[in-house]
Amino acid sequence: MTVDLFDLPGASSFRQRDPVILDTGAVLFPGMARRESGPLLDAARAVVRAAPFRHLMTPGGRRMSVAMTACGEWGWTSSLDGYRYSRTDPRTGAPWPSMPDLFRDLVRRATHEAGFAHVPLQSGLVNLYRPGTRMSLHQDREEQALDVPIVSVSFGVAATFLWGGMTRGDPVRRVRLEHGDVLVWGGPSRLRFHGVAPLAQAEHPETGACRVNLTFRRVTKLA
Ligand SMILES: O=C(O)CCC(=O)C(=O)O
Ligand SMILES: [Fe+2]
Repeated sequence: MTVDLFDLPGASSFRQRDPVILDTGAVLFPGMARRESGPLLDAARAVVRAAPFRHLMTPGGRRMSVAMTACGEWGWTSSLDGYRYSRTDPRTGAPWPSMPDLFRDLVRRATHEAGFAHVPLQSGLVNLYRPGTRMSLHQDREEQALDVPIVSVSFGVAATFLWGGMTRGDPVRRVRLEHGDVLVWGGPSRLRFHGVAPLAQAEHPETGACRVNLTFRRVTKLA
């Protein structure tokens, strides 16, 4: 007799579903990070203890509704002076916390399963969404390594990810991102517009009313 682990009560929610291709170079891995969500979220909390969440200002003078921090060699920041990457936390002048090994392992796995050779491990952004928090449509283009994909991991309350085109006015698809989902976009999709719709009021056992997103990028040109 064979025992299918996924038939055991309580385990079915850990079944990882098939990847979903959104566009050439863009693939969603439903539930890829779900089994390890506890340790991954603990690692994110350790990053936040060392470099607390903050609401950055946009160059246009608006306070971003998402709370952010970073780990790894480079952290993305925004201020009235513009968007930029910094090797240190502008709040303290100290280097960003190092990128947890668990993050690195997951990013390597997702990058390779999506079919990309170069793994984005220089910058790990941590985004915190509360009910109503949103991120407007944008491109990730402050990086010099546009030939390396982005890896994005979602935990907690499900979000509606806005998947646009190559110009701001292109049609936008709404993609539901759930706890443990991993999205990779690179190649011809690397500069697609994307964003997050206002987070719904909901509860998740691991994050309460919040959604936590981890976004990984390479910042400097490949040698
Ligand atoms: O929270 C997300 O899913 C997207 C985050 C994002 O696009 C960014 O940080 O640039
Ligand atoms: Fe982005």
